[in-house]
Amino acid sequence: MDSETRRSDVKRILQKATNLEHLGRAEILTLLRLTDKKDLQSLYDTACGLRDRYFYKKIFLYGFIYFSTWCRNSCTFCAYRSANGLAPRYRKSQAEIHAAVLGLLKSGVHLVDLTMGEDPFYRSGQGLADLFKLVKQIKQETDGLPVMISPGVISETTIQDFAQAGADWYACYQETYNQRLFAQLRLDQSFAERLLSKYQAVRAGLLVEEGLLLGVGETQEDIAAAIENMRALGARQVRVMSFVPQRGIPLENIPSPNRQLELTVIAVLRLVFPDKLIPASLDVDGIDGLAARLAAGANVVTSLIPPHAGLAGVAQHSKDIDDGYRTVAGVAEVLEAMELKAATRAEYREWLENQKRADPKNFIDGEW
Ligand SMILES: C[S@@+](CC[C@H](N)C(=O)[O-])C[C@H]1O[C@@H](n2cnc3c(N)ncnc32)[C@H](O)[C@@H]1O
Ligand SMILES: C[C@H](CCN)[C@@H](N)C(=O)O
Ligand code: SF4
Repeated sequence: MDSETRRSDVKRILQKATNLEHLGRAEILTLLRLTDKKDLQSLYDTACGLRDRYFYKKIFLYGFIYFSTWCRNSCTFCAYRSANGLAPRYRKSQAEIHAAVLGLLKSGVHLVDLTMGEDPFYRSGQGLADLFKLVKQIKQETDGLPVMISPGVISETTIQDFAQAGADWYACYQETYNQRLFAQLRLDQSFAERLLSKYQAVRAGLLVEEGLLLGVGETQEDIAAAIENMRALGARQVRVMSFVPQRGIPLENIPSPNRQLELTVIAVLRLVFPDKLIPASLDVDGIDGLAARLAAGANVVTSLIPPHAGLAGVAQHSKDIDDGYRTVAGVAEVLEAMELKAATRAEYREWLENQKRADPKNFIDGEW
């Protein structure tokens, strides 16, 4: 296709997105394949235009507490895989988690994301019961601070109990919808079970975050397929992260992918999900990576981690944490320079409540 024809096709697709028309697989693929700088800039401008139409340049800020880095699984891309003796292992107590939540609340976050490895201690018995109690306590003590849980795959009963305790979100990233690739990444884990847990979370009244991992062997067709699956799932937050190699893992020598792809995927996600939440995670490139992700259409800064609390990131265990760049104050300068603003807590709550009310469960027809 000559450049003239390609440019007019891109223009047609971007206009369709601006009109909030449905983009099909072929159109998503055309956008994912863009390499021309001018085309990419038009894509980002369209994405930011859509974001600002729904969110008026307001950005949401998520605190992140990785409270246990013990895990029973062996994901090939993850530092915290059970066999990795080099991983920074810790298990925070209820009191430590509680203190970190209050500190994040005070700093001005809109939500706190409680994340763990699939740590047997916290997956059943007293440990799990304490988690339910903690979520309840957080909601009571903070006048209902929104809470996301990222516990990995849990049973439907446990999902319901977290919803009962007051959790608002369930995050569980499929990484890829290519089942062969999934099996190579999430060793001995069930693709269906991981996907089903998200549908069960919707059924329990939780909002769901879905996520893709880039640079681990996926194709552009895989990414397009995943985006269509996210639509079917009714995810209200959709993310993409570039793989960051970790010491002691099977993928240790796989280079981190060029960030162009992550930025393009963020922008395409915005065109497909104009009114949903799309993270600019600090967990891939720290504060230096924030502006580009926001300029691609993201509207949530995630992985804000309290300094000097002994808390790690997922992909970047320590980058920019203790020097305070992964804090509300630490990102303020970037937002200001881009004429973006942190939303108020009330604005985030309003968005959240609207999404919950708008959840017609029609994303799930019939039984699974
Ligand atoms: C949120 S953390 C832990 C939560 C829970 N154990 C789980 O696996 O869902 C898991 C996610 O972090 C991301 N992740 C893990 N290791 C990564 C790495 N090295 N680079 C980029 N993203 C990574 C993956 O998308 C993965 O689904
Ligand atoms: C991957 C983490 C989120 C888990 N729900 C966090 N480090 C982030 O990037 O938002
Ligand atoms: S991604 Fe989650 S389940 Fe997989 S090894 Fe890491 S912490 Fe465990």
